[in-house]
Amino acid sequence: MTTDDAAQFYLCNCFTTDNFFLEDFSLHVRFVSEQQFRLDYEALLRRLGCVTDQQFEDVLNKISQEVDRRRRLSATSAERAAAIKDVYRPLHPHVYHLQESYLAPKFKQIVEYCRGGDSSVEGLLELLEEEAAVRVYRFPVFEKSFCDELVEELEHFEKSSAPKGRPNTMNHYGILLNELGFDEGFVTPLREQYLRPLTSLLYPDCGGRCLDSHKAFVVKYDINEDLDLSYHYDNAEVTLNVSLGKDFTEGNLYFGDMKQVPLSETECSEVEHRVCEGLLHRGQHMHGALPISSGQRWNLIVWMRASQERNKLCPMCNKRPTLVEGEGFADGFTKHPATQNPSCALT
Ligand SMILES: O=C(O)CCC(=O)C(=O)O
Ligand SMILES: [Fe+2]
Repeated sequence: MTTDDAAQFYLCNCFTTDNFFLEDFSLHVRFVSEQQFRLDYEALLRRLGCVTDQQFEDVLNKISQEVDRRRRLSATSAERAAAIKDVYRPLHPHVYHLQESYLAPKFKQIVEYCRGGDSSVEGLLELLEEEAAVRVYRFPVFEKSFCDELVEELEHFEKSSAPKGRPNTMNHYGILLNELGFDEGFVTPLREQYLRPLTSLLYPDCGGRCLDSHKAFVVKYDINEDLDLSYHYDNAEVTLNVSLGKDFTEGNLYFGDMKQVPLSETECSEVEHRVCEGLLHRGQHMHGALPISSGQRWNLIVWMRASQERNKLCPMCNKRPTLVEGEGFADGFTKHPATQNPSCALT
């Protein structure tokens, strides 16, 4: 048992008003009322090609559907998880339980170093490759045989009749790993025992010492489906993104600046992502994925959250969060006062 199991997690109320992604216009919008929406976006949308009344009506309908989906999400997600447990028979049941043998030797060495009493960020940086972009670190995470089995398992799930929840409005073909039962035996131990020692040294300023929940999912790009992912920031303090395969060309990631920096002042850098390797980055560091030009690309994404950080400021609306009950880890907010866990305090 860990202390994390005892906490109750919440969503911020902005989940039903903010960050609606209009894919036709590559635009994130806020919607509180039609009047506010017209005032804030009508002119901009017109410039982006949304010119007829019908087009505007379509945008409003899409947002309204998304609001409904989000309002019902906790309930539908719990229903899906129960249905999956009932009807789905895993192909590789062992991949749901993290084992040391799945991990790349180099990763184990890095983690071992971080766990040691006299570890330092300087010592860790000597073990890691040069930064792929500012504070973006790349290192092997899994063995190839594990990546192959995990993708086989997820393909088996995709082909099954079990209901599927998609990770967010930007990805159409991903899989939510909590609904499939990966949290307890796989993602939570990966975060607590392996990733937190690393993030404690690399991102103490972004909650890296007190990551206490996560949202984990897999994204899939295919030449006939989604090809790329628009520029965005994550609903996370720190993100791990592991390339699982399969075979694909292009599809590199690109990183810009932190979300507070205007796009006009940002220079993006492209980062190659190799199969079995992970990229660790700050959740608020803007990034996207370039289109693949052939094949299929699968990535494991772990959005890690530090309640102590986000309780002060919701990263999605930049305000103090208004808490709403949710399922499981919800969006990682808690009711604990920020001083509850002294080990997370910056010294
Ligand atoms: O496709 C990728 O590698 C990036 C995915 C991502 O950034 C996300 O889902 O938040
Ligand atoms: Fe992302």
